[in-house]
Amino acid sequence: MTSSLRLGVNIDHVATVRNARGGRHPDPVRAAQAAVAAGADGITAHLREDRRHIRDDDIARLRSEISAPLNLEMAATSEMLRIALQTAPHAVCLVPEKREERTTEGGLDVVGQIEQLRPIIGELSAAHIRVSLFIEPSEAAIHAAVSLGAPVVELHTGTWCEAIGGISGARAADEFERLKTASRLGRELGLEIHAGHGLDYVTAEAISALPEIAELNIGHFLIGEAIFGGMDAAIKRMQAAMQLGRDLVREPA
Ligand SMILES: CC(=O)[C@@H](O)[C@H](O)COP(=O)(O)O
Ligand SMILES: NCC(=O)COP(=O)(O)O
Repeated sequence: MTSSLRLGVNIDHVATVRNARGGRHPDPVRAAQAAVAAGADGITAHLREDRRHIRDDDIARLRSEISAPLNLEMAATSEMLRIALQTAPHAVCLVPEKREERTTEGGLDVVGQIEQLRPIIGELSAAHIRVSLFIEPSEAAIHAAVSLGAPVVELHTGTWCEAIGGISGARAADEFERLKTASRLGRELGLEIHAGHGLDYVTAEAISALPEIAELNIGHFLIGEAIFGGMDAAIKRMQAAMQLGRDLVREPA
């Protein structure tokens, strides 16, 4: 993989296709194994409260059948905490959920929910599960993550990706500046910085040019690409895009 930049492949939407017919095909675990064989550094799966795609059995099988680290995305609830402690994945990423949302719409309200989050983070950390907080790229969220003792944050890139696709270049530039500022501040304060949501080949290359970012989690676009050209080709092309971006990083003199 690229120099100190990992690719986590989110296989949620293989389960979306599977659930369309209520059967077992396509199997998200088989997709995860193919992603790892293609060079993915980890697998991410979002066990939503409504189980619209990934289901409990998928998480159990991913935990036992894949060789790469499993990053379980989940809401900060007692039900999900119980499942995480029972499953013991490599990592948990706490994400916000609204039942009516089509997909994740933003970062966790780490500032407003700091007291609700603290005990959940404590229990996960005590179980030696690496905790990541899915947050907006804001200075306030970075400081809240540090005060909560989470070692990792994943910066929400969805707003920037949408802006890139829009007509306002200025909004996209502003959003990228937020990501740049948040990643620099987070690294200065000792956090490991990840990024994800809505990334494609173009935006993955661009975000990889931020040297503080250690991991990208990419799902929907990659699974879509795999439909046309296969998982191996999609992942190899994504890794090439990430490497192009990372090569722009000028090593400190
Ligand atoms: C947290 C995040 O950005 C993604 O993992 C996203 O949640 C994928 O799951 P959905 O497509 O169900 O939102
Ligand atoms: N946390 C981001 C993730 O896992 C994948 O998001 P997306 O690429 O499916 O939008």
